[in-house]
Amino acid sequence: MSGDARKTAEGLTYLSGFGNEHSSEAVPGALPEGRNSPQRAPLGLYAEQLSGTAFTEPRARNRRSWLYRVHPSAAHPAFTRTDNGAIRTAPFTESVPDPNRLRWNPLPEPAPGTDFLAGLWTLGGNGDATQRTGMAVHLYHANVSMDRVFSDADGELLIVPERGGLLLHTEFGRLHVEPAHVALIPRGVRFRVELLDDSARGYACENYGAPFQLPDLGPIGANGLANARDFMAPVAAYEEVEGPVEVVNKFCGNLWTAMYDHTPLDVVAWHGNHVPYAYDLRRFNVIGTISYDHPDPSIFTVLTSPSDTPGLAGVDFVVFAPRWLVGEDTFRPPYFHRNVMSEYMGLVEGAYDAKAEGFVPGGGSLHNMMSAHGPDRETFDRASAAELKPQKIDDGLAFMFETRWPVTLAPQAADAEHLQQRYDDVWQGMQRHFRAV
Ligand SMILES: O=C(O)Cc1cc(O)ccc1O
Ligand SMILES: [Fe+2]
Repeated sequence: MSGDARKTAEGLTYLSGFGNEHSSEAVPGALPEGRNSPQRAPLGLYAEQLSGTAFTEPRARNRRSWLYRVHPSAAHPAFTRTDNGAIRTAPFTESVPDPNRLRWNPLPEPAPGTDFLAGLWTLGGNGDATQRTGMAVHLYHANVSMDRVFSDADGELLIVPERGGLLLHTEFGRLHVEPAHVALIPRGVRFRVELLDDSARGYACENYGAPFQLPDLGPIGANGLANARDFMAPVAAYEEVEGPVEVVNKFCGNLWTAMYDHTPLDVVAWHGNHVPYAYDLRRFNVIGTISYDHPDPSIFTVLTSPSDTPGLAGVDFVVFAPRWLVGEDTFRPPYFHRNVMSEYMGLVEGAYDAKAEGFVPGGGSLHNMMSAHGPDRETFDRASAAELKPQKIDDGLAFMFETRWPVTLAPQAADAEHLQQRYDDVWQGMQRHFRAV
């Protein structure tokens, strides 16, 4: 093991740092020295490169890892199609893109025996997975641990737990995430999800585009927002299962299954920068105004997936973390706005400062391209009259997946019973205050 290794409260050891060239070995001597692919890899292991970017992408963007494993990944039988469950993939063509403001209550209880994969339910998305552009918004609600292994060739998965802890057993080792943490599983990395509580609920952003990276900081300086050292990569940990293991692969929108005669979570050592992470959102260094006005929420960007146009994200992951509001002569909650970017918001706990009620933990809202939104009537009235003393906002944790393309719904989201029918009403009855003189 190398790098800045730390033991967490949960007893797992992590490697700290985002984008680092990490390395880790579960058995001393498993990692070859001085070369990636010796004639015979140490300890009789098989060497394998896993590429998350093209070989030729610029060094600063290049992502790949070398894995040293008990069985080569290539040793598997043919995949056959299996039921996609409630997972849908871009292009989303089955429903008409909807300009309305939309809001959902949490997903209903799943049937007994629903694992993370079976509990994944797609709300919608954009782009085209086969073109590696765009994103999908998913929610999950599960009540049993996976005894199968999953990998997503279509994109990386940013998992945002809202209820219930998860132990993610990945090819690179184990990650423990609780609500208010996130996990980032890179494209193609195999993992299974163990539930640490009776059930687990949350959100997942599937990013078909360029891997998430930390945003540039510009004039903020060298530190701030999500600090690189707070991203935790696992240390190598391998499983010993020589027996049938179901491996499910999401490829171009469909689930494919194969029964392996061993677990693919058999990596004894690895090095590289295409690695999973856990990140505690409470570590986010929130920056905001200390004078006046409400800054744009780009200042809350945790991770961004750049598109081909500089400054224009395929998807940004944004967090509304506890912070002080001190703006003078300022309407402090989110302003009224219409945005070329499309905004999906979720709530991990508590309340959100633009919505007095109706936006609940586990629920979500979609404000598509150019749709008018902002504080609800109650919030507007309250904030317009509030005494502007310093105020701590520490009663909630909301987040946003903000994307350059409109989000088209999967039909199951458009027709869902848990879609709220009267969301528009939160902006009804706004008083006319205008006086020309
Ligand atoms: O719509 C929202 O609640 C998200 C949001 C928050 C904010 O502080 C400013 C703009 C914005 O879109
Ligand atoms: Fe918004």
